[in-house]
Amino acid sequence: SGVCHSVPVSEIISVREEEEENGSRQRDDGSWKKIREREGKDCRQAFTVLYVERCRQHRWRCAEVTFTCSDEAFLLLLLLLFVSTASRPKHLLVYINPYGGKRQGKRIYEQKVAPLFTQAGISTSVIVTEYANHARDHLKMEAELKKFDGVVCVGGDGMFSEIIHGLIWRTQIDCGVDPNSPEEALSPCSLRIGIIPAGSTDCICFASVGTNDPVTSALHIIVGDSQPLDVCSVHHNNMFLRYSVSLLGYGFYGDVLSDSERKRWMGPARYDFSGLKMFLTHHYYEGTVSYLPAKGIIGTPRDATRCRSGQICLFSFVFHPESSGEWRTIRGKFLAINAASMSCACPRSPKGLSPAAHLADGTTDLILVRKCSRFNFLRHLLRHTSKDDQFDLTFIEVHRVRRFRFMPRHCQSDSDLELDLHENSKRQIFSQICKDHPACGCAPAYSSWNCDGEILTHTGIDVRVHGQLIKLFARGIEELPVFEDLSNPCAI
Ligand SMILES: Nc1ncnc2c1ncn2[C@@H]1O[C@H](COP(=O)(O)OP(=O)(O)OP(=O)(O)O)[C@@H](O)[C@H]1O
Ligand SMILES: CCCCCCCCCCCCC/C=C/[C@@H](O)[C@H](CO)NC(C)=O
Ligand SMILES: [Ca+2]
Repeated sequence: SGVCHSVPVSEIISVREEEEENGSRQRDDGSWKKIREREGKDCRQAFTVLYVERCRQHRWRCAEVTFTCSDEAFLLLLLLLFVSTASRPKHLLVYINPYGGKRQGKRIYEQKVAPLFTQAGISTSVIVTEYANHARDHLKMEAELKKFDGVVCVGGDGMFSEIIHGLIWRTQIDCGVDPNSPEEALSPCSLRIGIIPAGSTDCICFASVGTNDPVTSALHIIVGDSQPLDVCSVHHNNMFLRYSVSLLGYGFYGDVLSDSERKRWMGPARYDFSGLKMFLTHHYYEGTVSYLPAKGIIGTPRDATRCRSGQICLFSFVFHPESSGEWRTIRGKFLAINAASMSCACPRSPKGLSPAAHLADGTTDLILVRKCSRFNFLRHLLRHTSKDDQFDLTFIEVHRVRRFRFMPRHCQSDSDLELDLHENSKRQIFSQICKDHPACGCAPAYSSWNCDGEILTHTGIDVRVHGQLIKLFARGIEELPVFEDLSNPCAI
């Protein structure tokens, strides 16, 4: 009575009619499309709107409010909703990894997500995976994609990687593109992907939504958000290896991943354990990095701008398509070589590996950490968790690139001297290293690449960014209001 409340139509989840006769309220079947038949001219319609409410730290929750209006106005609202929700998904294909993160994927989906989908009138086909690569292969070969408006991934970054490998591969085969050729332009995937975070790092969800919260992600899917995403293709000698959307890391992050894979039983804590171990081990690796700088783009990896919803990255890609330029080459000893195609923000590092990287600008930030003391490397690492610039150190350089290559020093040619080295040549390489560094005794010549949390089987790689190849049910990170309402009950 007299209280004013406005809700953007684009953020309405569902509308339910209310019966007010005899003071009692009755639900209809939950579908906002159903129009109540009424007799009489001056009837007023009471209806309850379920809508998105913003909470602290980019989290979204469902809230409801009841309005009354004339029948005509109600009909107009339904019409408006029908028109403005055309981009919302109606049928979704859901894959759940029951073993990701803390093994809560199935419970999270059933308790927090499925009821919201039902309320929003979304139908689903749910597949609980039975083995690694089940979702990838199902998408590649079996899934009837025409029946769906999107794919939902319940799991972590590794599970998301399976989904994009299945979808991208299937799209290229359907469009007649050869995925093994690093020179071919890949065809973009039309189905959007939703991520319900249930993994250990959940970096892709965190960096594209601003939080790793299953309810928030479900609501972004329901309102039909769309966020394009860059994808790197990784090749070795014209042979396709993998796609990457977050981190491609050699040296420190490769070693952390290799070590942590043997400790999966520890759950998410395995990354902390292996991180500390690899920090103490302090291995460096020799090799040559060549890269093609991104020309004509807005922003650099060192500026203060951040990838925010509806800002720079969308139009920077559109107006500055892939440009040719001069390749540059750097030879050296590196503790880490990282390529971040997005910020890689995650709960462990809320600003990420490359805080100014963009989700969809067609570039990746190549971060080179040259050999330095343990103390200096620690300074660099600690700056991921503070306001200080982690690139403002003499042994770090960072370049925004469209393409790069890496060749480890001991590869005599760009042929097959890779992880499957013969013992003999291994010994020669080790003795060479140990002559150079008597103190280390047994430093390995090679690290391995961490590609979105998966280990690559080759060390010599050719990486190319494909701008906006896939789309997420997300909208990028929204600018936070200057003063967040701390009294908001859903802020806890
Ligand atoms: N049913 C299954 N059994 C065993 N492994 C599976 C199954 N389904 C998926 N996987 C694999 O589990 C791996 C890890 O899954 P996921 O990414 O969901 O969790 P995580 O590794 O804990 O999280 P993060 O990747 O965010 O660090 C993935 O590489 C995926 O291929
Ligand atoms: C000694 C203090 C150390 C603090 C170091 C904080 C740096 C954390 C940076 C984490 C970046 C994670 C990038 C995400 C990569 C994902 O693709 C991958 C798969 O989930 N995760 C990992 C851990 O490799
Ligand atoms: Ca990018």
